[in-house]
Amino acid sequence: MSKVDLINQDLVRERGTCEFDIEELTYYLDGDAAATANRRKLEDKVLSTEGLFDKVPEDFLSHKEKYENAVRKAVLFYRALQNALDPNMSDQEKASTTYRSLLPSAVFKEQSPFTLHVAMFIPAILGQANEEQKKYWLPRASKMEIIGTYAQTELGHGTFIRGLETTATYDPKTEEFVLHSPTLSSYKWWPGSLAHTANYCIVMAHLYSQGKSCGIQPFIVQLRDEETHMPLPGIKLGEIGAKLGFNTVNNGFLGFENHRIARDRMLMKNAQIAKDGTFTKSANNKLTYGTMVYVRVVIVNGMANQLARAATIAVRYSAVRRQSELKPGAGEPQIMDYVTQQHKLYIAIASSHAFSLIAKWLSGKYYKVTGDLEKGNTDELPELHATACCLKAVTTLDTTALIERCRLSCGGHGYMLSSNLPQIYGLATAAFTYEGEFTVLMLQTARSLVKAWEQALAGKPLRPTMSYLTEKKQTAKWSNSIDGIIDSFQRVAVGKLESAVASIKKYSKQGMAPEDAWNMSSVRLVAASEAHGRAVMLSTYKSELERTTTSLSEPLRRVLGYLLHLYAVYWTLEKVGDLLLYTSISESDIQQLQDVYEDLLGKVRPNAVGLVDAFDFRDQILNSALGAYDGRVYERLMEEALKSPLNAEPVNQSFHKYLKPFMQGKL
Ligand SMILES: CCC/C=C/C(=O)SCCNC(=O)CCNC(=O)[C@H](O)C(C)(C)COP(=O)([O-])OP(=O)([O-])OC[C@H]1O[C@@H](n2cnc3c(N)ncnc32)[C@H](O)[C@@H]1OP(=O)([O-])[O-]
Ligand SMILES: Cc1cc2nc3c(=O)[nH]c(=O)nc-3n(C[C@H](O)[C@H](O)[C@H](O)COP(=O)(O)OP(=O)(O)OC[C@H]3O[C@@H](n4cnc5c(N)ncnc54)[C@H](O)[C@@H]3O)c2cc1C
Repeated sequence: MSKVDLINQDLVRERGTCEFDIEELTYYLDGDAAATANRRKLEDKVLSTEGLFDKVPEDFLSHKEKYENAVRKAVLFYRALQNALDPNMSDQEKASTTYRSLLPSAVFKEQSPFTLHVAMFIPAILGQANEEQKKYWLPRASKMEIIGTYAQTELGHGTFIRGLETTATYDPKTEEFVLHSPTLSSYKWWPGSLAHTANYCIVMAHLYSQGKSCGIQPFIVQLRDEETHMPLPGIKLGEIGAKLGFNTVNNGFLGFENHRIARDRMLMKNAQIAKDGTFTKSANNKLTYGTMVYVRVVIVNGMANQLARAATIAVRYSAVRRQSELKPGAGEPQIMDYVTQQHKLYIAIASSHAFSLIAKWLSGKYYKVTGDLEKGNTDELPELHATACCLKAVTTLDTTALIERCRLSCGGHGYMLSSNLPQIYGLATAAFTYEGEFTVLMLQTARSLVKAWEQALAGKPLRPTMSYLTEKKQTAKWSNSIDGIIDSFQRVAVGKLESAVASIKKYSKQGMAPEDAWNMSSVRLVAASEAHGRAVMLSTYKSELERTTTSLSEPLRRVLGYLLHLYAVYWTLEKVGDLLLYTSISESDIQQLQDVYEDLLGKVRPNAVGLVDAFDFRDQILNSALGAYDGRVYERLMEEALKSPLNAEPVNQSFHKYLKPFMQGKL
């Protein structure tokens, strides 16, 4: 039998109806053909490593076994990755080669216990350490001679960083800091790798020197002996327990009992402490929060990738699965022929494209502002913070909802862990909370929006992402074009912001304290932030798509155009209530848009499998019985079921112990 014969025939047909060159889209998503080749080469090398894949699926292991197995694989995986990456590559080239690759997903269904080392420990050193500290710590961290994490959150406080209770009190006599956890609620709680993996850690603690508070500062702290791995004296470590996902990430707790560290262990790029305890504060005290801004930017790209993975599984499955009848006697159709199924799935593909372009745009902004910060210019930091907050919040909201929708769209089989959809959901929904909880981040953006509103009223110029606030005060005539839709979303954001500001004023007038008036108006403020986020996302998706597709072939540009259009119309129909309130949209416009939407679903239909194939996830990375390239769904479901340890024996011992005596009335 040839390879083609082994592929499900429905999928073969679907690939035949695709109107564009799938490989061309893969190149576009990666950057160019060379980037695709590099990524594939890297995946080939790393994934051919012996011992990297489980014989017994992770899902059947106990909590402890899962962790131990994950560490075994993490060691093999990172050594293979280090060996596979060309040592002559710059950090930027390495980043672009691994940017769209979900390599770790091939090995860990619930993430690697080294995630925090790469995602936060190294970035925190890069962003918070001075040159001398970087010179010492970065090589050790990059070679993984030490394994680190980022410990900010405490049992009592995650969101409110100023409320953190861990103290670092400077002792000028010994030139040391004394780290202490004064209460149970001050124990660090959540950091990945912290429990049993990491031996070093960035600790965010409240610094006191010369009897005065010097705010929250970062410290690099050795947690465990480098030889024995025993916790150092004065350090209490443990694991926080089983979670909805992330069970192999080894999230831990950490307490200090007057633990002493040397003065040079405070990361001193932004603020410094002199030998005598004199504190020099940073140019902007929010620079200490820089690692979080970086990670929020990175999360948007992570959401694009995870959503693409879920969409690939659900679309391929929907092409293979046949159920019910559309026309009597015509046989069972592929479930993707149901328009409701297309409605569930194609928005996930479009959103992944949108988030991917938005992530690149946001990342460009981040590096521009970081460059400015190096020169002491903090002017654009507030806009970056406000934009990163709402984009991180809205993309995690949508990704969580859409992955769950993909899972539900697979019916019963989507509930199986072997589909991998529950684990992908577990990863995405964690991002809704970590690195700034959704509502909290939305309220940060609202803070900037309210300020911008006041500036607009005072006739002052606004930052680019908010400049529409001055331009869109009048209700525009409705237009069904994409530009018309973007205008209207901006108009909705203006309307919602106006309502929130009016509410704050109303409550203040009634004599409420500003903070209470803010709190009373906060539901409206979050709504205004979401509307702003959606307006920014829509306009950025359109402008970035136009900017980056000029050299693509006509068929590909056409299909990518369908996705943009579908995204815009989908959200118009979702937010029709807001549009009726704040724009001149009419019932007949809505009916017309519904027709346009159905037409777009039909246009995407022949391209759906091609679109998900172009994400170019190899089967190991999808890790799903439902989503493999060959569509052998039922065979794989059975193969996975047979791996259950319960299937190793025909009669389980519980029969003799419990069932039999119970059924015979002896129990
Ligand atoms: C793989 C998984 C890994 C997971 C890891 C984690 O989760 S790690 C743990 C992750 N944990 C979290 O993510 C915790 C989430 N919590 C937080 O980030 C903060 O505590 C807060 C922002 C909610 C409030 O902070 P606060 O009470 O200190 O601030 P405030 O509200 O009083 O505002 C004061 C001013 O500061 C401004 N500003 C604020 N942040 C930034 C910034 N980053 N940059 C620039 N500016 C910023 C703000 O706009 C305002 O400006 P204005 O209006 O005065 O001109
Ligand atoms: C999987 C996972 C991994 C994590 N990894 C790390 C890590 O490696 N390192 C680390 O330091 N931390 C980590 N965290 C912790 C994470 O950053 C925090 O959980 C997160 O910032 C939210 O804080 P919280 O838990 O205190 O939530 P809370 O702030 O207590 O939120 C509870 C509720 O209160 C609401 N709320 C709180 N404040 C306000 C407000 N001002 N206005 C309105 N509503 C409010 C929230 O909206 C939410 O509904 C991780 C968390 C998870 C889930």
